[in-house]
Amino acid sequence: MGLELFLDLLSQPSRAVYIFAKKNGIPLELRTVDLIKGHHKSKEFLQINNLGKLPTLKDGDFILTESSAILIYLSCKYQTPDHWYPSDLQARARVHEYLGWHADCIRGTFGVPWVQVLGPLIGVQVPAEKVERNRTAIDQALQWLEDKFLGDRPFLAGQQVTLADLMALEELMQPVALGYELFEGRPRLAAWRGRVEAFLGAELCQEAHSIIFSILEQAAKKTLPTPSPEAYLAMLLRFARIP
Ligand SMILES: N[C@@H](CCC(=O)N[C@@H](CS)C(=O)NCC(=O)O)C(=O)O
Repeated sequence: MGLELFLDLLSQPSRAVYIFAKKNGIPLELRTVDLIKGHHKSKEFLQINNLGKLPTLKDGDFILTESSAILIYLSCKYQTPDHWYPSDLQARARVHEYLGWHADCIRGTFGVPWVQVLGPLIGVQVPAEKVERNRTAIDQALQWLEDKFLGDRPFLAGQQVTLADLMALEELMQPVALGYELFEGRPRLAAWRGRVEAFLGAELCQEAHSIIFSILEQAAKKTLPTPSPEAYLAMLLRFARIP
């Protein structure tokens, strides 16, 4: 059996790995694990990854979690073009610098608006002041992203697309799909998004993002499955981390 990727395209880090594999022609057997239905907490999946998180990669007996680790593993195993994960020491360090910051400041902040969409399906409203605080945290993170990482460069870690751009794009697309105008009034960041998407290609972006763009529509039509208590609890815990 070839490499298996357990994912759900609703998940930002899952999409980063999916896009990377597709763009680089890496043959992965895709195993969808439905987050809304709580399948990531099923006995079967917990035997593969006892953290119950997506994405998860299985290469024979070797199981790897954490999207950034998976992306690095795949870039090295398949020797993808050097720009993704540069062999130059300092260029590579820039990618890691971003990934570390991303885990601290981007991840956990940009996915929170989803609680607002899924909450009402099980009769829970997110308090307005929490939504407001999250909005402030998003604005602050975008400012740092623009000032510290993008600066006057075309991409977040230098002159070419790297794993950093992919991870960032996928996290930012999550609130964008819910109608947050993240790029409005941020021309440098909007131009960066345009460059990354142009590099990836419209078709691949559309394929990876169509599921998140259909969520609002489904929520309005009430055709989304009711989230499982486990899935919802995990989201609430993430939301609770926002001060
Ligand atoms: N840092 C991890 C985050 C993984 C993660 O939190 N994935 C979410 C989906 S976006 C998940 O599986 N959540 C389920 C849960 O927390 O119960 C990565 O980058 O892979």
